[in-house]
Amino acid sequence: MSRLRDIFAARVEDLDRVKHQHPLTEVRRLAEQSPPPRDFLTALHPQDGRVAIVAEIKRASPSRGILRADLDVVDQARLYEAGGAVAVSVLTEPRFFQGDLEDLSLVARTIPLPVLRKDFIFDPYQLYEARAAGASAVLLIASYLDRVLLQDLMALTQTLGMTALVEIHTVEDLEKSLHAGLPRLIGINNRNLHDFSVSLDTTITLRHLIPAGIRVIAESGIHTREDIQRLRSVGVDAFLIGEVLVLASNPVALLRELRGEGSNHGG
Ligand SMILES: O=C(O)c1ccccc1NCC(=O)[C@H](O)[C@H](O)COP(=O)(O)O
Repeated sequence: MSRLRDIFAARVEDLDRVKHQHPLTEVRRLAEQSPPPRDFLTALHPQDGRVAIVAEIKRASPSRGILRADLDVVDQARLYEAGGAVAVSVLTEPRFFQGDLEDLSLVARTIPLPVLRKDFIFDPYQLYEARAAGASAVLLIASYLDRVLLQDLMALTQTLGMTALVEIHTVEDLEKSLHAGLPRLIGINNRNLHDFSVSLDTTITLRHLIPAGIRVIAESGIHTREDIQRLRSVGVDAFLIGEVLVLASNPVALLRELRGEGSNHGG
């Protein structure tokens, strides 16, 4: 079984338990009572021309193990905002990333930026949960979902006023995504979720195959200003960055450096 399947299998077990504790009707009511989501897509095009970085909060990852077990998500979110991130991504998967939906809820209540629920989503219930917790966007991983399920989840995400970040890693994922509806936002994950190898060439190869009008985020393995410049040169709109920010002693300074602020690299 691939590692991605292991993670989804664990998520199926977790969700069965949660559904017993909080039936769908309850979660749906909470979602419907929540304030309207912040506009994730608009945030990716900052009016001041800033480089758009979606800064990620994760305590651990399957590829790296524990990153920072003691991470204070509220402090980290404030640092990301101070460093000029346009949005924050919060891992809410508990077993492999040590995340929690409550982390997302805390972040959404603390800072004004839109928040992405980064998780392994396969059930409409998780979209209601995300909306109730204050998410503005959710991750949908094309390689795991069949076309019909992807289409249904994209449609419900939109109905709930959130943005679907449809994640691809291969040409087949892209074709599936385009046949599932018209995604407004595609994430190209540079990490192969089956063997965890990372290459920015994945974005370079796939970017030009994505039709005009769809915004594109490059995800994973982005460490330096040079990485960002390389990816910008092929037309990437925004950058999802986790590990280096979580491990940085000064995430504010690192974000500014990655964005080219104060340098003569331009925005
Ligand atoms: O990060 C992992 O090890 C991982 C393994 C399996 C599925 C997903 C995984 N990560 C989720 C992500 O996509 C990244 O956290 C995100 O793109 C940020 O990447 P990075 O900057 O390399 O932390």
